[in-house]
Amino acid sequence: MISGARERIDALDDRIIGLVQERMAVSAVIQEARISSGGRRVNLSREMEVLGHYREALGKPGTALAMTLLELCRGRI
Ligand SMILES: C=C(O[C@@H]1C=C(C(=O)O)C=C[C@H]1O)C(=O)O
Repeated sequence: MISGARERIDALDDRIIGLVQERMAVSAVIQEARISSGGRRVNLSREMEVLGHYREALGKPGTALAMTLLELCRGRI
């Protein structure tokens, strides 16, 4: 029972990691387009929306998760 459920968790983690990598690639496209047109990599008002989305869905730890995702997607600021 436990080992079967752990296999499911491992499979879910693989999917989550794949989604994070996909998010990083899409985020990079937006950042590169903005930088090419003379803008900045980071857009703080958009980041506030992303943080709020995760906080509403997952509570306070959702904010921490979103901060980590943002760091993965645009580097440290
Ligand atoms: C992808 C963007 O660029 C940056 C990366 C973000 C993200 O990964 O969600 C959000 C805001 C920006 O700091 C965007 O502006 O949408």
